[in-house]
Amino acid sequence: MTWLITGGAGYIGAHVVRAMTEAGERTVVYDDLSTGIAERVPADVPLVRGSTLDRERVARTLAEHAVTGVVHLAAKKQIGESVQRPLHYYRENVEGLRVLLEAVTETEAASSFVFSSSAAVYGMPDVDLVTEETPCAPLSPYGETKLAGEWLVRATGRATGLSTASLRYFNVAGAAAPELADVGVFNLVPMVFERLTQNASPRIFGDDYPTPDGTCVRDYIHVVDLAEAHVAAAHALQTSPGHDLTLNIGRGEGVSVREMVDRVNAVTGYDRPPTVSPRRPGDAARVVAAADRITTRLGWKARYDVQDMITSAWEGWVRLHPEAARA
Ligand SMILES: O=c1ccn([C@@H]2O[C@H](COP(=O)(O)OP(=O)(O)O[C@H]3O[C@H](CO)[C@@H](O)[C@H](O)[C@H]3O)[C@@H](O)[C@H]2O)c(=O)[nH]1
Repeated sequence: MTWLITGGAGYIGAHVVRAMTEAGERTVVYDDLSTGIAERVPADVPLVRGSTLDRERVARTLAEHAVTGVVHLAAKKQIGESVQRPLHYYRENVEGLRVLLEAVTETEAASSFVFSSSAAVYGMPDVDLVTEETPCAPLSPYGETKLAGEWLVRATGRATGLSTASLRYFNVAGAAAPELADVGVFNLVPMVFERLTQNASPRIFGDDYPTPDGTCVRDYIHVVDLAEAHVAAAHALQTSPGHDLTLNIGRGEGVSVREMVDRVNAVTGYDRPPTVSPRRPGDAARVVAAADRITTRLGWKARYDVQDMITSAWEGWVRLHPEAARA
């Protein structure tokens, strides 16, 4: 098989390329490099610079590299920005996917399609553990585009025989190697790194939630585990065609914001107590996966814990900001 990895120069995509390669699969990266970084793509993996909105370029790439499967990660992923620019998000995430699926099905090249979805499809779930059957009620245009993407992928699979999987990522953190670390500062772990290294107190957005310590609870998943889940899904689609899978990718373990901040303080050695800011609009008190479906269906299970995530993310941060390291 040759797998087209769209968004393969991004933080998660580069980890998927690495995991697929380690599993012996051939990969081709397709990325517009708007946020992706070319250096993340290994020298022996072809990198095609292009948008998934460019049907001709997608079709040519599928043919030239004899692509037989697709893992589609290329997307815009900032929730706040999606509220400001919904048309942009719908164009990039929904129309980009539609054009890609059109090219894939018309050329009849690929038989398997893995779609990068998100726990954002659930919105504010009112359950202890979110199963794949928990009703979806996204709160942002970003979450809406992911849910619409799942519908598009499933409907196309049903109509054409394409085997499909939608993977709903929970909170992704960590890195396989410092040079693959997330360079964005949009999520809790890098935001705490930034505050600490600027000699500011980490911020906790709200400590009056109905949770054990009053702060929001999330399900953090190491990006290496997440990447391996893509390999497991890709293999399942390849070996038993006709699949139509929707799977949570989490560890099934809730960790509070306060616990995360304490752990980041311990790993970095900064030890600066957090301050409590007002709640951030749109945050759910608790979003934790029921993570057993993927184990049952694909035999995948997370191997890394929160400590591994923070330690590896910190190594990446120090590589980019050497002055951040404590003596
Ligand atoms: O400086 C900070 C940064 C974040 N938080 C809190 O930390 C938690 C996690 O926040 P964040 O890392 O921004 O993740 P989420 O808002 O849970 O959303 C992430 O996880 C979702 C899946 O669950 C994805 O869809 C989103 O793209 C991804 O940003 C939330 O309660 C935030 O309020 C703080 O208290 N202080």
